[in-house]
Amino acid sequence: MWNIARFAASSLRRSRRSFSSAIPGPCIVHKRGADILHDPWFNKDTGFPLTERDRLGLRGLLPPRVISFEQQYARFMESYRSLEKNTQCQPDSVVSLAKWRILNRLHDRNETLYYRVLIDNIKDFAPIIYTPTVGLVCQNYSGLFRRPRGMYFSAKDKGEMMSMIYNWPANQVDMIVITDGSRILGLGDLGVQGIGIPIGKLDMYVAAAGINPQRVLPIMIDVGTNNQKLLEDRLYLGLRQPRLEGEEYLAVIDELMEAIVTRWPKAIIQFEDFQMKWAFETLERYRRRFCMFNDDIQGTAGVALAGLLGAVRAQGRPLTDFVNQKIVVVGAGSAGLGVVSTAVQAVARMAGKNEEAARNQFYLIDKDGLITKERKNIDPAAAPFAKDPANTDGLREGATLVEVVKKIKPHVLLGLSGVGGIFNEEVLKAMRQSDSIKPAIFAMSNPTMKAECTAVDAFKHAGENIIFASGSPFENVDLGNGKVGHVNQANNMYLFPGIGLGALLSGARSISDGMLQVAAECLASYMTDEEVKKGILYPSIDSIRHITAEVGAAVLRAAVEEELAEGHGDMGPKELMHMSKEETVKYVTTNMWFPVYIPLVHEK
Ligand SMILES: NC(=O)c1ccc[n+]([C@@H]2O[C@H](COP(=O)([O-])OP(=O)(O)OC[C@H]3O[C@@H](n4cnc5c(N)ncnc54)[C@H](O)[C@@H]3O)[C@@H](O)[C@H]2O)c1
Ligand SMILES: O=C(O)C[C@H](O)C(=O)O
Ligand SMILES: [Mg+2]
Repeated sequence: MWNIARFAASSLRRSRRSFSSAIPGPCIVHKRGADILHDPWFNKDTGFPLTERDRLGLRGLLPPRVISFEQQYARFMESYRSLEKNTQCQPDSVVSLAKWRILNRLHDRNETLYYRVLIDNIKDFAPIIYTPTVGLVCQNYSGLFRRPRGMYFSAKDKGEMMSMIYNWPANQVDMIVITDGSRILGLGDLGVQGIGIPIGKLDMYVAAAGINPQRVLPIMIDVGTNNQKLLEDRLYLGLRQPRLEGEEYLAVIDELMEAIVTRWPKAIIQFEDFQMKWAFETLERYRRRFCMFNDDIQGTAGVALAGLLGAVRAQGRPLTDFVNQKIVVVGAGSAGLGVVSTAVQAVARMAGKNEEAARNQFYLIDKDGLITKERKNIDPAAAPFAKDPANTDGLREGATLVEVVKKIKPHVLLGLSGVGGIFNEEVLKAMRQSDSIKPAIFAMSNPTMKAECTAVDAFKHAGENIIFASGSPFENVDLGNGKVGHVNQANNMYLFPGIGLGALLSGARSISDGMLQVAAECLASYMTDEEVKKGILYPSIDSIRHITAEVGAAVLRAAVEEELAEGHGDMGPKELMHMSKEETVKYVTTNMWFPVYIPLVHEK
């Protein structure tokens, strides 16, 4: 049964944290009757009060009894819990997809209720609407497809995008996440089916950053796929052609970017899950012209840096000791290279060294092993981090992961390889010889089956004193005798919502390195020493709105300081500049949307 007292108490807790803003004024709608019921932005289902039913021409279109928001919420949660109960014996993938379906149906029908259940139950629902289940949804998207969500542009739309963009029904768009589907999590090229990722990321924007769901836009730019299985799948919904390459590819993305900023010049654009070559190239091409960032390169780097600094604190050492940590990064793609270059910059800043000297403590491994300057055809993006053979303790070019770990005895082993289980028993056991009293193991690849190791294996083989983090969630590990191995989720979800929110509310012209750096520092300093000593490096996902507000405020202040802020709404750059730190956090939190039913008023 629904417990009103519990509901009231949880709302109160939220309002104390100033997440529930006062009930906003009425909302003007330009439709009536059945059109309202079929519009998830405005639909309240049986929750329309009688006066509103009269005003909007809904009388007779709904059963007579008015059901309160709390009752609707309880009803949904009851069906969700009974689905959980009834599917207990079924395979994980079947259960996860069933849970995704029930949430997706609500999303399609009534967004206010959907986001309220999502925000209140984020710990349970994030693994469904975000990683890992979103990966499974993308893999099965063409079969699961019922209704479109977001916009789909394709190589066939060349020359049309500027007019197509006006087909989107919302006049204001604040946040856009765009993918070309070429590297979906660690699942490879999923073509048009990758649209699930922008949808999941934007759900996190609504839940964590309080972006109004009427102002978010997931975009798929379909330039073809090189996934032969999809090309041969009769249900596949994307273009049946190989991916565009070179100038042809860039011309399509250029056209889309121009179309977006022509209609919504102030929208923040997040690039997500582009294969490495285009991830770096598009970031360089657009980051000074548009207010955009690449989450896999830049968001991940900040989250990893916060974790690396946490690992130093967990050893009871001063932060400055970061400059002495030996760090092995496995995976030299968009994420791994983003992490290494950001961490190198941090070491250089802290130690007052140049970047070349700061690179010494990092060891980068890709599918061909340790990357050294002897590597033939080295990727230009990885070249600066290639080891000088004179400086590898005798390790040869292409040395294997286990060879590197045995020889270097790193403080941190961090995986962004997309290869499940690559931190095998031998590698994990070798981490027992680490020079750290609390070796850190970050298995950051997604989804769960691509994690470099499981949490259980990490604690079992590398020892109980390790610090563990994974990109997708794992349960904490029972170590026996009442001891628990804490599992952190090192996922860019702790930063991208705050980066986007801070950029939006400052009206930033572009997203600078300085803005990204303060975001990482804010996350790094969020946990207390006591928590960090227990191996807790990141906040619980239950506090994601809180950390996002803090990160958002830090990013906003950095934009102001760097004179990139042009203001947002009534708040001009001067007003932003005069806000104290506390006032900025308050400004950010009061601008977060919170799902409550608001009165609807019809206007022609
Ligand atoms: N936790 C997070 O927040 C987060 C953020 C971004 C990416 N990721 C995950 O990181 C993974 C990689 O993403 P990416 O964008 O860098 O991909 P990518 O394809 O650009 O790079 C993958 C890298 O892994 C290397 N690799 C492949 N097989 C290997 C092996 N056997 N041994 C060592 N290295 C190997 C490749 O050579 C390449 O350098 C994905 O699984 C993605 O889901 C996680
Ligand atoms: O999507 C995620 O969960 C994190 C990251 O952006 C990824 O590509 O794996
Ligand atoms: Mg990603």
